[in-house]
Amino acid sequence: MIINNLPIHLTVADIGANQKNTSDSGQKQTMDSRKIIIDTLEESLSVKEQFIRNSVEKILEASNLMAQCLKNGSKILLMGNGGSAADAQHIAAEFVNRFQMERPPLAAIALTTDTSILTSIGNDYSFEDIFYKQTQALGREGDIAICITTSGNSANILKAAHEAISMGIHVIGMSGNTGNLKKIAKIPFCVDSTVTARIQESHITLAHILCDLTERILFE
Ligand SMILES: O=C(CO)[C@@H](O)[C@H](O)[C@H](O)[C@H](O)COP(=O)(O)O
Ligand SMILES: [Zn+2]
Repeated sequence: MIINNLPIHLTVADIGANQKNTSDSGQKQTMDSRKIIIDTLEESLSVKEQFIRNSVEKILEASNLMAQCLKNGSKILLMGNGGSAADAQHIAAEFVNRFQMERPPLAAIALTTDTSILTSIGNDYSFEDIFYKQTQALGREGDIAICITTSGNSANILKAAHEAISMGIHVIGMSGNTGNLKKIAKIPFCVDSTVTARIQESHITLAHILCDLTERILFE
């Protein structure tokens, strides 16, 4: 584990030496950190490039579905945990406000934002139910649920996805290559990596492309 670029097992004396960058360990840390930066960049670029290039047809299918859904007066529900919760909110904002085009607001809602709803369901029922109950309350036939889970197996996402399908809601899945979401989603997007961060980086690029295409289909 690294804090402020320093391994946490270092003593205070080691940290002082590292900051002055005069010790061997300080030099090594600098070398290691430079390698980590470039390795991360290269891995992220390579995972993302392969994912997007392999997903072109599915991206076209998903953006057409999203545009059709919004045109019909239906809406997009989004859900995810941790970083993917942030992605769900980020994507909802692109639709409700705007992405790259001046156009009317579009109906999208992240099921990750209302702490009263999240805590009451989590407290009274279970954390597994936080997206399931909101899907039941807010989802309608013809809506789209964008379900985001890097493991593909978060119980609260799978329970909501199953419920969405039974309600006639189209499920677009964003996951890695593991887990069960890809088996049930109408359009499953699977990033070929086991690293959560790399999968998330590909998901947000995919989401931006979907926003762009959906806007163009509806308003160009
Ligand atoms: O952002 C990160 C890691 O990059 C974490 O917060 C991560 O999202 C959380 O551990 C999530 O709980 C992982 O859940 P999931 O993607 O497997 O559904
Ligand atoms: Zn993260």
